[in-house]
Amino acid sequence: MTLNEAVKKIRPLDEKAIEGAKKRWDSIAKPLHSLGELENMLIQIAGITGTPDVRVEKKAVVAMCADNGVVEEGVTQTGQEVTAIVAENFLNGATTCCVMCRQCGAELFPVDVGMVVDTKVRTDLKVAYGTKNMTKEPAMTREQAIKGIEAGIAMAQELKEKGYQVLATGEMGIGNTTTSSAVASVLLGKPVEDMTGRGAGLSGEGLLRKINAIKKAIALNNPDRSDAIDVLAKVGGYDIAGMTGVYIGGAALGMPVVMDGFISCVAALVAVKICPQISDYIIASHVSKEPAAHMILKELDKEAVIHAGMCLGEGTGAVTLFPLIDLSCAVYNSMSTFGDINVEQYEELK
Ligand SMILES: O=C(O)c1ccc[n+]([C@@H]2O[C@H](COP(=O)([O-])O)[C@@H](O)[C@H]2O)c1
Ligand SMILES: Cc1cc2nc[nH]c2cc1C
Repeated sequence: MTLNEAVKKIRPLDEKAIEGAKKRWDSIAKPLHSLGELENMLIQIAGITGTPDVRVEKKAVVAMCADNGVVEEGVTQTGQEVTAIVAENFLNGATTCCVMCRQCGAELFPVDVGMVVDTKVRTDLKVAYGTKNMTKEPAMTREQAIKGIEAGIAMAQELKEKGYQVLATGEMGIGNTTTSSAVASVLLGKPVEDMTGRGAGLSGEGLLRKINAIKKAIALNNPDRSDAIDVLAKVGGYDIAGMTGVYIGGAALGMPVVMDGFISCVAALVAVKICPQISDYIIASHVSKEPAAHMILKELDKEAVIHAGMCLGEGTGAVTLFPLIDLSCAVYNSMSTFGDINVEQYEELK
């Protein structure tokens, strides 16, 4: 499915299913709306899947792995080689996100969408061997950005065919908080200083270098704020492009997609700027410790359930939401109703 085909397929949520899910929650023998955002989450899933019969048994994380040319500017604590090491460890079950997935019965699918080396991770959707250094030239061409997005759409399609009912976006890419801050700064029209943090543990001096590199890249490439693909191509990365595609593909195929941390939220922002309706298909999980994370959630008008100061990436925050989805489904599907316990149903307070 091409990007244009996917965007054309996106439909508004099913209002009848939403009403049915609200009715079901209100019939359950507990104080009205007392499970807060957990209730809203299942109502949203009902609207996405088109049925109040909410079952979320098969869950997958797509981990988009890519390298970022801007790492040459000394904007990261660790070297670029860590991207490939962690990416291969996804296959060995040896990353944080793998452990979390095993614990809660989810599957992790790593994809090499743009690493500088080939590893055992699948390369069939790879667009290039890393982006260019955006402080010297555009990170990628517009065609490459679209190819990256279409890699994510292909993953959503593949996982839908395998029977997965919910997707989460994860990533691995040294330097991707630099590109994410650059994209967010342009799309939100906010100062680079406010949008930039320490990523995977940068020193104070490194943070200054990072801010300067982002400013230089934006000044040189002059991305068009009103064209999210232009911004992604000039100062983004293949990992962000791939995750953008997972959101677009998920929405086109009627699947909920759970956002993870900072990089994953920036990819969601790009997707929503391409097609605002996609927002209805996105579920927020947590607020990353990166300083700009809450601003992006605000722009997306999303309420995160988890406030744990996490900033690991890989999809770990999104996977942390999975057991909460299971708990919500268990109550929603198996709790007794007011009718069952012979108590009159509450009237909604007006
Ligand atoms: O998800 C987050 O909020 C998050 C915040 C900071 C760092 N990370 C992870 O750390 C890596 C990027 O950090 P950096 O400093 O190399 O740009 C990348 O592999 C991400 O998965 C992730
Ligand atoms: C070891 C390591 C693991 C990671 N996982 C996501 N980002 C990461 C960054 C580092 C450095």
